[in-house]
Amino acid sequence: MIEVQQLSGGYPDTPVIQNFNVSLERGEFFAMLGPNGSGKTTLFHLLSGRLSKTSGEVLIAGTPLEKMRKLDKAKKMAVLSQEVQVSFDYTVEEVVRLGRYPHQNGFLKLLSAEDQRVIDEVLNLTRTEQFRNTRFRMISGGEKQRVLLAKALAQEPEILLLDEPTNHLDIKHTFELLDLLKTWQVERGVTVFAILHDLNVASLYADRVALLHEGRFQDVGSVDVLRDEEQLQHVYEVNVRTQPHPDVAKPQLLMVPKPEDAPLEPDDFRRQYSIEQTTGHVHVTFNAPVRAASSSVTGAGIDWLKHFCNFHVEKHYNSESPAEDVEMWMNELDIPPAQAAGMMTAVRTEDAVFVEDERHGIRLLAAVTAGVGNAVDITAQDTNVENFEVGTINMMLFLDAHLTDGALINGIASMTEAKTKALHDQGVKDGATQTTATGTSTDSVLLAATQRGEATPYAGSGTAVGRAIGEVVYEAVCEALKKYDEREGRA
Ligand SMILES: Nc1ncnc2c1ncn2[C@@H]1O[C@H](COP(=O)(O)OP(=O)(O)OP(=O)(O)O)[C@@H](O)[C@H]1O
Repeated sequence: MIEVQQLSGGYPDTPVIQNFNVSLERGEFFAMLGPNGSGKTTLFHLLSGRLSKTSGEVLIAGTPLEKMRKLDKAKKMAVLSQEVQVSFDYTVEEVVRLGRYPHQNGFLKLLSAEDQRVIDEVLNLTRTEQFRNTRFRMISGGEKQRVLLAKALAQEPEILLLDEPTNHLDIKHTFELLDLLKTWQVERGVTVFAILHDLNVASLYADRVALLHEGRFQDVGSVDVLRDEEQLQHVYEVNVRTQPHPDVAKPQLLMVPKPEDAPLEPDDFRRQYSIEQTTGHVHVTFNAPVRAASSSVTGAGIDWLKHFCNFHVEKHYNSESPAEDVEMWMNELDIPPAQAAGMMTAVRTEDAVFVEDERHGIRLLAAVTAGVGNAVDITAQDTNVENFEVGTINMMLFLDAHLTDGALINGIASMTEAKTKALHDQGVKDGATQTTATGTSTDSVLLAATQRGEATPYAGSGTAVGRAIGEVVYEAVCEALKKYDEREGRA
């Protein structure tokens, strides 16, 4: 649909774009990204014909751009640029009507019923209908942007060239406009070429992205281009991290600011937290957020948290909304739920086991409660997970270490292996099958790290961290199981 061959152009003393090649398929959404001054607008103007090239070729559906008649070009291509060019005191509808100009016939260029239908449709789609009779100059920057898009859509073009189309728009209108563009692109096969500054928006909407750097394409490809942290750091000169969007299979970027705080003293891990233990709960509070991965009732997943709670519930506790209950109990204790992970157990919280130690060079704190009334062999076919009794193993482990997300997951696996070994060595059986239990039916696990020092990518048994995790979890679970037996009068 658009073929750019060996294109060069720019300004008299600044060539900017040199020997540029790119090919855009019909119906694709192509986003051009790049830092300030990288040449995006210059390339945009060369493609729209506003700037004359010095050499090379821009072909629109096979025809050289400069050979196209103005009206034919306007039928093929609509341009939404940063400069608002509305010279007269038009109403919004009159501005949008200008978009129909290439389609109007005859000397008088009268508005047909079809023209009016299209105008009404685009006013509706861009949610600018209510300003129809308002003077264009009287509406806000974001509203103007939507009206100018309506004008561009009214052209019913095959190609949309958009320079920062979401400029001035709030989040709601940004996403409404991009959803609208995506629908036009998909349903009508419109080719969209857009300059975007927001890399996360580009990742969500573009089929292909190009990273422009000093007048050249640094990279062109699928949105996976935005997974290359090193390249982004080189082009934008900022510390950037990329991560998957939680709901959509696209990367999203996070900027990393310069560290604010001075590094903590190496020996102060013990001073970083406090422990509260009552008959109702265990509450570990850290002075600063630690990075935690957990399967707890609230605060599950990976997050930065400061509060870690394990609440005691009655043996026959049964609730439709345990997460709401946990948050209510947190609120009663003035613990902000957004900064907390919460577990629950029918085991007495006075029997919680704490281990504060240094293992394999890593300072750590473990907090475990264990009950095995619901002990289950996860590999057994006939186990009875419905048979609820007191029994859950809740494990929290805090490390003075720096674990990547992968290492946190690896560490959770190490914790689970150590727990299962403890159950085996303590002779805990699945009540239904009498085979060795691998856990209970409602266990929770949490692993958190202060993120100080060098990042560790692994936390399996082949690493010092993994071995520290294995040792301390095994000991704490064995100790908690003994306390449970004593409490149940079995010891
Ligand atoms: N009218 C002009 N005359 C001379 N040089 C110009 C002109 N406009 C832009 N330039 C130069 O061309 C280079 C590329 O500018 P361009 O506007 O294409 O960058 P951009 O990627 O669109 O930047 P931004 O993100 O800031 O809009 C810059 O070095 C700029 O100073």
